[in-house]
Amino acid sequence: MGRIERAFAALDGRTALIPFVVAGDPNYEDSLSLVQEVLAAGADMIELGLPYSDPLADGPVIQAAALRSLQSGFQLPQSMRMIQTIRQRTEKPIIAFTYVNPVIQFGIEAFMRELAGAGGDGVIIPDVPLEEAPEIADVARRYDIAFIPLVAPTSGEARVRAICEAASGFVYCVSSLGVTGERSAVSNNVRSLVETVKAHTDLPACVGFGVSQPLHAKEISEYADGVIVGSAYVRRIEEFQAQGLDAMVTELNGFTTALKAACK
Ligand SMILES: O=P(O)(O)OC[C@@H](O)[C@@H](O)c1c[nH]c2ccccc12
Repeated sequence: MGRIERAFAALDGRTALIPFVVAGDPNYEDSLSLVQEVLAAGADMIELGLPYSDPLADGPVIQAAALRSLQSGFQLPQSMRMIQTIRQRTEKPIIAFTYVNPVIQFGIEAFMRELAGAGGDGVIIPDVPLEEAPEIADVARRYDIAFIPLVAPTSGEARVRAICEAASGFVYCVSSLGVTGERSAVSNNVRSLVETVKAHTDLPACVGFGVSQPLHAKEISEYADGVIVGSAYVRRIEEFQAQGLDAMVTELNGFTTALKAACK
């Protein structure tokens, strides 16, 4: 049983809290500390974004974070070093989030080997073309890396079924169309999407996009196995970075505690 499966089993029906942050934002050392603090504050796993220069599916908050990380000199090898360091300090799952281009450039086999070697547990690649997904998923599987696919409200039942058949780890249910970014409310449409996913796989179904407050997490926890929160974390890093690491840690700890309490 891998770490992701163990983490969901240990939750015993409670909803997993999965924060997303950009690796290296605002710099390597602070980013490493923030990830450790958020996990220690109750997050059940971390989705670690590998910074990329052309994050097409991201809104302005995460785009700015990727830029901060890249401008601080962060490159892909440091992502693996960060994952390795986090792994030495926690058994909680680490899921790498990356666009497909860096994986192709690095080499699919080399990327999965490095990620597994560093102690990573899963990968999310939002722009993987349908025809390349099986190859990447097969290589990931060979290194025991969960290949976590995304389904969207526009994904028809046949597509959801096909995606669920190739999935491992969990299925990422995108709550709304468009790019990442905090929303004032999380669409109820995602509930039926989660139910469609659950009709086609026993894997956990987790919801992301737009979650900005504990109330959203509470609503989602009524029907999903996990909630992913990205921009709301990343915006807090942006807003508090000028005050230093302690201020960012205090802010993210408070936010994590409130979200975790809402995840029933
Ligand atoms: O930022 P949000 O709205 O909370 O959404 C989660 C999201 O950040 C994270 O899962 C993610 C970051 N970049 C992405 C691109 C596509 C899909 C998902 C993502």
